[in-house]
Amino acid sequence: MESFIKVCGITQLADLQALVQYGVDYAGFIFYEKSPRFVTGKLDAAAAKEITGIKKVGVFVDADLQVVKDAIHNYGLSLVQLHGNETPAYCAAIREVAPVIKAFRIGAQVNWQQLEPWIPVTDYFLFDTAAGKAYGGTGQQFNWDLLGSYPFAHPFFLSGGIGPEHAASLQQLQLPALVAVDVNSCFETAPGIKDMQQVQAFVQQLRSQTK
Ligand SMILES: O=C(O)c1ccccc1NCC(=O)[C@H](O)[C@H](O)COP(=O)(O)O
Repeated sequence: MESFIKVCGITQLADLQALVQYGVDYAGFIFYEKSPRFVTGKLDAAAAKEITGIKKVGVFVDADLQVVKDAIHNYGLSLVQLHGNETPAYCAAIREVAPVIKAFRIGAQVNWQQLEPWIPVTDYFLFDTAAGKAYGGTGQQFNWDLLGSYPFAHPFFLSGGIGPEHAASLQQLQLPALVAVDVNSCFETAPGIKDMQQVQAFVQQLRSQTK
């Protein structure tokens, strides 16, 4: 598996700068008020906007279109990740202003065909773990064997409970549409506070095996 890396739930400028240094491809900012990683008020928007060399992803849950547009402008977001129950029509509207990653929470079983309406209105899917009422950042992993029956060429990010110990097993995945690995709470010392040494080691491990 050769894939890009996204580190989600960034709330500190120093962490964002370090991700650039490590060659991480995507940094995620959570714009969902109920998340302990809610970025607003923690990360200076203007300073974040200045940062280059990494794609900044805004993560939203059923947000107003204008809220998303304002965040794109204020933080210089490159992509928008929709982590709630957003419809294909909503995704299409967002996609007029930024590329869209549509997240789906995967449970014990999956009906891939149900995702088909989102293919023409998104750039990527992201598969996270269904865990009660939580939308994301749960640290729980779903059964990756389910991905073996993914029937589309539409590219996807793999997410949900990925930790430092998974670098080796990620290497074993032979999934043509898998383009990126998304990590979050398993690399934290507290919500929104990343253990950057652990992140760096993980990036080095994945890169050394894949590039
Ligand atoms: O991280 C959150 O708090 C969060 C809250 C609401 C919606 C999405 C959220 N995170 C989105 C992500 O992309 C996470 O990286 C993904 O859920 C995986 O998290 P984890 O299982 O902790 O690795």
